[in-house]
Amino acid sequence: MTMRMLVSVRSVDEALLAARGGADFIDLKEPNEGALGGLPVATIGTVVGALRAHGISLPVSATIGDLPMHALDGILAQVDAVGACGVDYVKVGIERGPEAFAVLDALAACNWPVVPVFIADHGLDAALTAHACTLGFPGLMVDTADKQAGSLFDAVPMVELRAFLAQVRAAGRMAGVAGALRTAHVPLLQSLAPDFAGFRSAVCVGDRKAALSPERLAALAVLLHGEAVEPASA
Ligand SMILES: O=C[C@H](O)COP(=O)(O)O
Repeated sequence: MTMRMLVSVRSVDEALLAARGGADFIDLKEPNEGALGGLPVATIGTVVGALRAHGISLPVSATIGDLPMHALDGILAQVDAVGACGVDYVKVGIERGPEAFAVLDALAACNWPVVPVFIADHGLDAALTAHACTLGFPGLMVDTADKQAGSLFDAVPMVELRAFLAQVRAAGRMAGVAGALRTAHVPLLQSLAPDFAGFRSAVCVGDRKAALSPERLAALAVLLHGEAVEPASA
């Protein structure tokens, strides 16, 4: 199965660029607010509405923001707020540690399609991801928080990434990876073969907080999908 491309965007214009530039998933976040920085819920609703109004039915995910694991009530409240915006998936960052198990249990019991995003700067906790695989989430993802410290492949050995993917596949769920992935990582990604790979840094010129670059997006789409996508304008 072809690896799908998730592109993180912060506005209607960027979402349209990403959709027309070959993205398979539109991921809503505010890069200025951190690795999983959340957009205001009003903006999330506006972007979802604009995509649908343009006849774009691509799946849309949105993050709830970088909330600590001890803030369970806040996490659940934000999941409710983001889920109510009409997104297909609500992404929640999961920091490894003892509190993460209870957070996963609570997320599995809420009424929204949550995708836990395991923050892997200090490696993956196989017991935690195995637990998540028992809870019925539609997909599981890994990502990194510190985008300056290298890529996911610097943080997590390939053997552990393969084990994560095998865990998730055995549970019949989608597996996604992200973490300052660049075009140079595409061969490694193809070897890993996740269901989807997420990008922001690679599709901006310079910092991931900068604007989305249609040219970089088109170049990445060619590498991932093997076909030319015209750089689009919003
Ligand atoms: O969900 C995917 C992330 O937004 C990817 O961002 P990044 O490529 O800067 O790590």
